[in-house]
Formats: sequence, structure tokens, C-alpha cells
Amino acid sequence: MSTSIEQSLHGISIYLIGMMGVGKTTIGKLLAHQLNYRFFDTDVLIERVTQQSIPEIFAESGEDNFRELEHQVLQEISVETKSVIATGGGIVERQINWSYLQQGLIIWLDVEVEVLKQRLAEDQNRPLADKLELLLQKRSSLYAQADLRLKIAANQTPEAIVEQILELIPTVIKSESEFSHS
Ligand SMILES: Nc1ncnc2c1ncn2[C@@H]1O[C@H](COP(=O)(O)OP(=O)(O)OP(=O)(O)O)[C@@H](O)[C@H]1O
Ligand SMILES: O=C(O)C1=C[C@@H](O)[C@@H](O)[C@H](O)C1
Ligand SMILES: [Mg+2]
Repeated sequence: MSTSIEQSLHGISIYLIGMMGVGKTTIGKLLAHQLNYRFFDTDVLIERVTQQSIPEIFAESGEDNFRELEHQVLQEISVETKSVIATGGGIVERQINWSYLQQGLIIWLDVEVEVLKQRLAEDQNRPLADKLELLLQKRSSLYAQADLRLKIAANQTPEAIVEQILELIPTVIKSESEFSHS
């Protein structure tokens, strides 16, 4: 279905960034399927490496340790081509991470904070979920460095979002010289 988009991507990976709960994991899986890409999720990789859940990592070794693990996982995954990578909401906070993200096409999924609050109200797996406004304030200018910003309506389905991404990808394909090579 998306053969021409696949061709125009030249195997370049796609990084989904944005606040917790915007749908990076949900949309990433669907998008990867449509593109015949593999799917990775930095949060899942961290849990696999540590054999701990994210709340356990935060509680037992702190956010700084989590950010270090996140950085290491990103560095390792950045060698992969033809992949959609759902990142953790805070991956943008470390400047060094941008040199890896910029090896791919970076898409910012942006959803109103009120919608995020509703989605995450019952969620016990996101240690920073009670600080959404503060985090968004801190991160907006960082997320804005993405190649593409997708403003998602409250009632937009994951499938419709993927369709929109597929339509927009050709408008933001970078030329070879624009990718950072670390
Ligand atoms: N477009 C959507 N419409 C309705 N619900 C959605 C949509 N996208 C995601 N969700 C729901 O919102 C919740 C959070 O989605 P998801 O886990 O994909 O977010 P995330 O961006 O990966 O979050 P995190 O950064 O914490 O990993 C899930 O329960 C998911 O089913
Ligand atoms: O926004 C954040 O800082 C986070 C988002 C999640 O994806 C996880 O990476 C973790 O819960 C922290
Ligand atoms: Mg996720």
C-alpha cells in the first residue's frame, strides 16, 4: 500500500517523539506495519535490558539513571534502518540524543494536555504523569525541533493518524546531506 512512500524514505528510520500518552507506541506499531518497517520502543527496550518496569527503575535508581539507560538504548537502536522507533517522552531532554534522532525522520505527535490527562488518569506506569503541564512547558521548544509536527485532534483514531503521517512523509523527506552522521 505504501510502496512509493517506502521508496522515498530510502530505508531511513522514523522516530516518534512527544509527551507521554500521545500515542507514540500505539501509532508506531501501526505505522511500522504500513511501511514494512520494524518497530522498536525505547521504553520496552529499557525494561528488557534491566528486567525492571519503568516505575521500578525510577523508584530504585532514579530518573537520572533512567535517562542514561534511555540514551544508551537510543544509541544502540540508531544503527538500525527501516525502523519506526517510539521513544520515551523525555528523550528530547538530553541534547546528545538529538544527534541520534536526527539520523532519522523525527515526527512530533502533539495532543492537547487535557486529552493526555484523561488518557493517563488511571495509569500507574508513568512515574511523571502528574507533572504533564510542567513537562510540556519545559519540552515544547525541544519537540519543536522535529522534522514534522502533527497536531492530533482528541477524537482522531490511531488509524487516521497513521494515514495522515503517510500523506505528510513525502513533504518532509530529507536529502542525504541533511542527516546527521555521528
Ligand atoms: N488516537 C488515540 N485515540 C485514543 N486513545 C489513544 C490514541 N492513541 C493512543 N491512545 C491510548 O492512549 C494511551 C497512551 O498511548 P501510548 O502508550 O501509545 O502513548 P505513548 O506516547 O507511547 O506514551 P509513553 O511516552 O508514556 O510511552 C493508551 O491507552 C492508548 O491506547
Ligand atoms: O515523559 C517522560 O519523561 C516519560 C515518558 C515515558 O515514555 C517513559 O519514558 C517514562 O515514563 C518517562
Ligand atoms: Mg510509549
